[in-house]
Amino acid sequence: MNDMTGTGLHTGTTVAKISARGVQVHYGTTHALKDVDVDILDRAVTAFIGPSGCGKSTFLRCLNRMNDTVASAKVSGRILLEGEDIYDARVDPVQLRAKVGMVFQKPNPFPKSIYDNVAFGPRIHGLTRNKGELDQIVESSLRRAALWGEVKDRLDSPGTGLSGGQQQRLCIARAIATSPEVLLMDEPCSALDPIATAQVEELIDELRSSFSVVIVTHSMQQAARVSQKTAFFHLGHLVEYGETAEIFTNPKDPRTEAYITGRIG
Ligand SMILES: Nc1ncnc2c1ncn2[C@@H]1O[C@H](COP(=O)(O)OP(=O)(O)OP(=O)(O)O)[C@@H](O)[C@H]1O
Repeated sequence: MNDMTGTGLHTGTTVAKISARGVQVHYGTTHALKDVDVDILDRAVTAFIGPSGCGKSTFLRCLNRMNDTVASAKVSGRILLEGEDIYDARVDPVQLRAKVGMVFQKPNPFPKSIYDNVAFGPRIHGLTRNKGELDQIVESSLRRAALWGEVKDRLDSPGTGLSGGQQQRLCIARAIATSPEVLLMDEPCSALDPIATAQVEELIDELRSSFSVVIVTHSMQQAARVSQKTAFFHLGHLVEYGETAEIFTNPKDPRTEAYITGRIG
């Protein structure tokens, strides 16, 4: 039984970090997302899966108002982060994105040093009082992103000089440096080789001890490996949402079954 009152939405013994109700997205005349309801749990990985164009990225981008940057996008419905409506006029999207961080498909480090990439968010949000505190955040973020050992002796080198997998871990370090509550990842491994993919997947598993992680993936194997919850989207509908093991072994909806058995995709 759901309870939309208080600071979070209670779902049995667990508390939703994000609660979406009746979310619709139009891009001009394209109705990309249709009446999506979902509760995303804290300290768990949620995977969004589904065929190309089904609305996974659109919904992910609703969760930190990235669709605000798309002129034709119109979002309606409610999305609560710990009970607070993120589309409320009083919410500053820049502050919101510090709380709901994002990692993109293609690693996109800034053309700055490794240190400055990670220090960027804490600096613009004024999270530190002095250089010592900033150094600490940079080090701890790089450690948590499992990159510190590889870069600690070249923090002044450009982030763009790292390998693809290292760049993606740098982007994860940059995203977690502002101590977000939620980390959104849009196909974070699609540009990586299998070794770098395995490293990022391992990292995702570690990050869920501190954050709510939401990942869009085209790989059902990846969803099965990294997530506890899975949401299956089809033609703009959230068709089925539940425990990952349940979705992959005992799907309730024939469309989910058709997708996971490779009959649609
Ligand atoms: N900026 C945009 N302008 C217009 N239409 C868009 C835009 N972004 C997405 N769409 C449309 O919205 C629908 C959902 O797209 P979305 O990218 O969310 O799907 P997806 O499931 O993430 O797809 P993929 O797996 O291919 O990345 C599609 O019909 C797409 O063409």
